[in-house]
Amino acid sequence: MFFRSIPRIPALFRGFATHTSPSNLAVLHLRSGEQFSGKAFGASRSIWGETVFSTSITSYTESMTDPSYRGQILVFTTPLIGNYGVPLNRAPTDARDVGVLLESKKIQCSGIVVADLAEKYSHHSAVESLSSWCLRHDIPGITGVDTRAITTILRNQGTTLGRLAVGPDVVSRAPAENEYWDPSTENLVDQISTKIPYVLNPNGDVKIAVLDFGVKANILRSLVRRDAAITVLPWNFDFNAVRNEFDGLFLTNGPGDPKMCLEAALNLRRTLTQWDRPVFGICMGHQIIGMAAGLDAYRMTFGNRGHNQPVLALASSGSIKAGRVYVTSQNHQYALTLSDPFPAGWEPFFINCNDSSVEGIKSTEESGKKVWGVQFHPESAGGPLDTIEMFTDFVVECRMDMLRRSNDDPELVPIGMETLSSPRPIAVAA
Ligand SMILES: NC(=O)CC[C@H](N)C(=O)O
Repeated sequence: MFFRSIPRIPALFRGFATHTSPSNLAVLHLRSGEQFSGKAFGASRSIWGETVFSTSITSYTESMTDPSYRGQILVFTTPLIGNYGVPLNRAPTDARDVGVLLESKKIQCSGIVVADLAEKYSHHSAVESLSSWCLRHDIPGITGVDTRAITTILRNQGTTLGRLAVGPDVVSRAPAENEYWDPSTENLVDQISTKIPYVLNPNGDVKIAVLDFGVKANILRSLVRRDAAITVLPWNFDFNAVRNEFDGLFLTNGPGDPKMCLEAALNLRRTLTQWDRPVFGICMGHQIIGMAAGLDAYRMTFGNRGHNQPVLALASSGSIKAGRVYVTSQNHQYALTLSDPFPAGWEPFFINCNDSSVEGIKSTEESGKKVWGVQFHPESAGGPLDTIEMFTDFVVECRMDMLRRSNDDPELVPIGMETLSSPRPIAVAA
């Protein structure tokens, strides 16, 4: 009797009918034809994106606000996501304030995919749940799907374009192959980079220019904490016009294909041939340095995203010791091509222990330059702090270089590494 009164449930909705209504159903479509049905949360809006997976266990708040995830549908391989909620994304206001507690002002990925969304959360700094945060930021999510199956597909066939269909769109047909939006065809960096230069910690003792390809806030914090005065410039700003006003140049992380930023690589090529002060780049910044040095960049099959990527140091420099393995935080789809020989004046710095991809390059001792690029994220947020001292290495080099240039200025007193307030490297849970 009772069973006869239940309407027939379309195949797509089976398994969810007991605790969802069609309005909170979601389907993740992959361009390769697979589809996964689950329960919607967050914004009730359908989106397109590039489906990628991250093996990070914690820090969903940091990953989701990392501008490098722009245009991507982020699949978490860790099943339980949301259990510590979301903090207020506002930094305490002081002279060194970078404006936010997380990695940027808003959620940057297009959507998220989790196996088991925690609606109940518990953390002393949490102010809301993951789903209410997504709703406020107009970002949809899907839960109750087999993220192991999705990850296996993405590992085997590579990062795949996707569609997260929510609400009424759930019942419409799967998108045709040519309907999928491909974020790599757009210059995502141009959408996210600052449009006007700004300064942080103006009274810092060493002046560093930061080319902003979509900077993570913890990069800015890591420089400011080491008392650098930083000027953040748009990604395509020609630093050569102002370079002598600065003691060092930093190139940030950023979303999309590095070849969309060839203009920056060409500007940097001129900087590197005409200017001898320290230069450091992270992720996209490292790829730009590599392209300026004459290396090629390629698209990896599924990239590296997670906080547990081991890299082997091939050379010693500052806090980094050749032969040691460092566990690193990563989020990238592209990498520099390993060439043999390496361009003159350059050498490999790190190599990935899992897939042997290039994880870092540096200028050789003989070149007389001080240039480093790393594919991973020493600033963490989230992830291990194994390589955080690379910021100290860079800022100290900028300071030393400044002092060498001002040898006859008695006002300038060297600041040694021991006076810097950087934390001791501690490996935290990956
Ligand atoms: N985190 C980053 O800077 C990523 C760089 C580049 N967008 C890539 O995917 O490889």
